[in-house]
Amino acid sequence: MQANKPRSNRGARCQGDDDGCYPDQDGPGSTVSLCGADLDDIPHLRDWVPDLQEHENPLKQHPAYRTRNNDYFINPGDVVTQQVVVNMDRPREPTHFRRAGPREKVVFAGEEVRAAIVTCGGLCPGLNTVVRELVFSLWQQYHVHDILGIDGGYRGFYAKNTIQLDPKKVGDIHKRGGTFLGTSRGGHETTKIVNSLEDRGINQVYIIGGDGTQRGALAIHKEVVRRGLKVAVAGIPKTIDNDIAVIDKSFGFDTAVEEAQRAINAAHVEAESVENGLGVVKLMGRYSGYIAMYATLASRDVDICLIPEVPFTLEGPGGLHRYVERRLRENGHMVIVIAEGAGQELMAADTTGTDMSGNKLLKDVGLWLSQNLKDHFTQHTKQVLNLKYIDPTYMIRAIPSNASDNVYCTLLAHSAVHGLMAGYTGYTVGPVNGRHAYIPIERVIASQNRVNVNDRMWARLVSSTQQPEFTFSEAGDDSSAKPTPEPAPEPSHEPARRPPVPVGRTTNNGAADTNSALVASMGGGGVGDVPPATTGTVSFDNDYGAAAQETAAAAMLEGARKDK
Ligand SMILES: Nc1ncnc2c1ncn2[C@@H]1O[C@H](COP(=O)(O)OP(=O)(O)O)[C@@H](O)[C@H]1O
Ligand SMILES: O=P(O)(O)OC[C@H]1O[C@](O)(COP(=O)(O)O)[C@@H](O)[C@@H]1O
Ligand SMILES: [Mg+2]
Repeated sequence: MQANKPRSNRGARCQGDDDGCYPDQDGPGSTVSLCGADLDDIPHLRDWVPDLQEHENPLKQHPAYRTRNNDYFINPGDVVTQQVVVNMDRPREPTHFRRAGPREKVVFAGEEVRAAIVTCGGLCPGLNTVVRELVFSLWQQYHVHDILGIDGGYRGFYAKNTIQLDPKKVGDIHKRGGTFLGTSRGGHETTKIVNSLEDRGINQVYIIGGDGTQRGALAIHKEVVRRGLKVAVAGIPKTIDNDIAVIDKSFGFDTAVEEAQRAINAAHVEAESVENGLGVVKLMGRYSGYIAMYATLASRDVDICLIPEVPFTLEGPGGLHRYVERRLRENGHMVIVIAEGAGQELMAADTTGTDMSGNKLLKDVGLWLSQNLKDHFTQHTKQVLNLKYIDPTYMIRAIPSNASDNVYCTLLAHSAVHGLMAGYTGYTVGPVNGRHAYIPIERVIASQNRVNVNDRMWARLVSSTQQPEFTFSEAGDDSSAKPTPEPAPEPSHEPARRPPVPVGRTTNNGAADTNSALVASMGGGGVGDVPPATTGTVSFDNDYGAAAQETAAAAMLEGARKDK
């Protein structure tokens, strides 16, 4: 069957109140107009499935969800705004996503559904909770009793038997780390996967995984559309690195940061118990240093946090070596947290290849840095160095999710099910400014979240650790004493767009970066439209003006020593 072109309302916009602008009924073939707003819409099965039948949502009869005025259901016109901070002087038309949640009408009857759930990529706390809650939502809310678990990631669609799932089987899996279904990297073969969907009669697919997995989900969705199948595909974003764009935060991240505290605590206890004690802790973070940054901020015991977004140098007056020497002289002990993706360019350039998904394999920067510091102290100083290296990498992701991540996973799973039951497809579900939304998969994979070093969060970290920039200084000035320049404004969750800095050259963390992403800026329009921080025209939160921010940052950076 030839598929119709999927509908897109991206850019759909009404002309104002007078043109009768109001959210349409969400009926077949209709489009939605929004007053002065862009809707980044998602596909619906009705776009290519002719004569799609609608049914009453069975939740209307469900004792737990039935409410007297039916306000449990999402109004078809409800959308979630991406930019919640705007500037009065330069209002912008924000992007919106469809609000996630149950619709009054569904396009699948429970007995008609054969659902499949798959987990792909690396582990993350909460995977089992998502699987459990998908099963419970399908089973209890929508009377779907044919649910297949796909064994071991994408390749399980075509190379393995499926696992029949029911509430009893998954009832307590949320108490365990890992994934009940197994996972893998590589193995995505779109044609084989969609053939398997057709052969097995699967018409709903729930795909849990990171950016690579979401790319795979989009490929499956596109092939489904090409074949004109009544198969709905939802992505549920998973990443321990918290680098998935658009959504507020990924599940398992809080759990991982919490677990990382234990490693940092241990490093600190070890370090302060001996002469010249140095604890080095390596945390995950291939391209983004969120775990390292949040774990450092939460701990307050960390002296240096190194992340992939901030290049550093070892040698010279502004280098890491000098600072470690000085800090040990001053304080007798210290803790360094390093994200696995940091400093990769400093290590020997032997190629380490890629994993089965094509991700570059990283060299062990924690080990390397530890050895490098030991060598430096042996060869160049008279100081002893008691270095303890702690690598909790897999321990922080192989654990069950904590309470708040469990609740978050529940919402994600239920939102995913509500959307597919209503006929929406080709989306990734996730919270945008606290409200769950259906985001086109393309949007989620278009960019990757990175720590924006012009963000106030990074400034908070720098003011907490008191760490300098570790820059190369030809002039021989002791830039290790120089604080990082004043912080720039809060970014959106788009990646930091810092141009690559050559190894060993001076970086300018926190200074003007005209490409930074912003929520809003005085006299500037937003992403890619930001005045340099040094002009002082940036805006901060209402309660914390630019001048106050600058003064506070300067005071923090110059004055106070950390209370350890
Ligand atoms: N560009 C892509 N297109 C289709 N599938 C992909 C793509 N990138 C990765 N995948 C598949 O997604 C799965 C997980 O990807 P991976 O990068 O290992 O983890 P993550 O999803 O956590 O980023 C693998 O099975 C891989 O083959
Ligand atoms: O050893 P593995 O399983 O390949 O995983 C290691 C990599 O996966 C990551 O955890 C990223 O995984 P996510 O897909 O969860 O973001 C990186 O931090 C790390 O480099
Ligand atoms: Mg990935």
